[in-house]
Amino acid sequence: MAPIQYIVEGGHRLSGSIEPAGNKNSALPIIAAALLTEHPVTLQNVPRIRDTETLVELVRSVGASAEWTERNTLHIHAKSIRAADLDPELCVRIRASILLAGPLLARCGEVMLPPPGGDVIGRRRLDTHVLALEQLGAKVTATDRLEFRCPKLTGADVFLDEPSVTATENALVAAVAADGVTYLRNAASEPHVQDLANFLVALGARIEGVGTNTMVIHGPATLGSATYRIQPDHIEVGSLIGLAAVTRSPLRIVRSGVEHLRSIRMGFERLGIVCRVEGDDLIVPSNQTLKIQDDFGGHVPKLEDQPWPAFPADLMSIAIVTATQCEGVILMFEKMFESRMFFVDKLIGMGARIVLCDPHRAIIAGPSRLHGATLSSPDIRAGMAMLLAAVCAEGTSTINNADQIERGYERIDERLNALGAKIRRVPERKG
Ligand SMILES: CC(=O)N[C@H]1[C@@H](OP(=O)(O)OP(=O)(O)OC[C@H]2O[C@@H](n3ccc(=O)[nH]c3=O)[C@H](O)[C@@H]2O)O[C@H](CO)[C@@H](O)[C@@H]1O
Ligand SMILES: C=C(OP(=O)(O)O)C(=O)O
Repeated sequence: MAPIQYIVEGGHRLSGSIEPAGNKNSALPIIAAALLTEHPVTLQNVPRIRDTETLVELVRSVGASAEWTERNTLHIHAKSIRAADLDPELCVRIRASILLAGPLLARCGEVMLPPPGGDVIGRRRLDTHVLALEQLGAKVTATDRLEFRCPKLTGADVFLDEPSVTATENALVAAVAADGVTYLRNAASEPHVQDLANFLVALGARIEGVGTNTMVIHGPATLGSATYRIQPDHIEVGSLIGLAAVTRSPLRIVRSGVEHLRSIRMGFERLGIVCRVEGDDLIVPSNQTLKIQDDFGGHVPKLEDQPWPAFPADLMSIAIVTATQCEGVILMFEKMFESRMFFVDKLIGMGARIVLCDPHRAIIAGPSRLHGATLSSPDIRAGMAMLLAAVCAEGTSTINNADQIERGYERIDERLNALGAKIRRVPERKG
């Protein structure tokens, strides 16, 4: 398939209502966890993006049936499955292929996983996955692939060496099938981890402490079938807040899942962007001050990411672009990934005033007028951040490798064009 290019005519105001897609990072572990039950599962509000399509192919490759019955409804039936060698080419396309470890180990007693892929945003360790599954009784061998074997998973008091999102998800799924009680401590608690836990409960699992950093799982569960709706994507909501702010546009983000937006709203408030809640809708008015809030005493403020419930790492790139349009100075501190900030070079090329202090910290002095440029999307979120920059810049920008954006955002060109953006999606031209 030819790579995709976005040609963006900047400088247009947007307005209207938009609904966020289902959470990509919920859909992926939930699709994988559907392999845990022999009974049929119906998933609604599944984002139809490259990552979910790839995982669906992987799920089919182990013998489950997986059919899209509507655009965003996926029916999975894993009546009988095999932990066959998974296709390395499919696994390397997505980080989420590692999420097959827990369910396949539980159902088949073994799994051989080629290395996962995903965004290249720094070293992405798998140690926490291995350590957690070992504590539940798995024997793990690492060669050019990871081999997990365990005829019988056993509940244990597991302490994760860091609150890794996907490792928590693998351990949670394995613990549901394990014999006895599992304590999962130092667990991640992101909205997508909660979504997965709620799906497992809908299948019949018993899990306490959902949304906290200690979950208690009473296994083994007798699992049935379920129809489950994926929650809205809080990262997409944050991206839309940034988009409204940089284009000074009024947006209503409908069915936005406001219960999970607190730290995100606080982060944007530091940039002088205040949203209003109406029911489950989030309103971003156009008359924002866009004035960065200094710390007490006039000191330079800082916005940093941390595991949930703090400001999410996946919104740092969006926050950086947004800050270029705000008045004042702010330090952006990306604590979790080593290579996520390098894309700021491209923003500097568009006219942004940014000093990249080191791989984790950047100082942004705004506002600056951005002008169109030729860009290339290195990862999902930097790509989306570049799209925001292009939509608010003067002139036309070209974003190559827009496939990366489409790994995470469904039909984003069509949906933003419906609000008044001017984005053309075309096959990438060489040269
Ligand atoms: C498919 C999926 O769900 N991907 C998400 C998942 O990836 P993933 O599960 O791969 O990310 P992890 O939570 O394992 O870790 C992310 C990075 O943060 C570091 N780290 C983690 C915890 C901590 O307390 N301190 C720390 O520095 C890790 O070493 C790693 O470099 O979670 C990430 C962090 O929210 C998100 O960016 C990804 O979008
Ligand atoms: C980093 C991300 O995804 P993945 O972990 O799937 O690469 C992301 O969603 O921003």
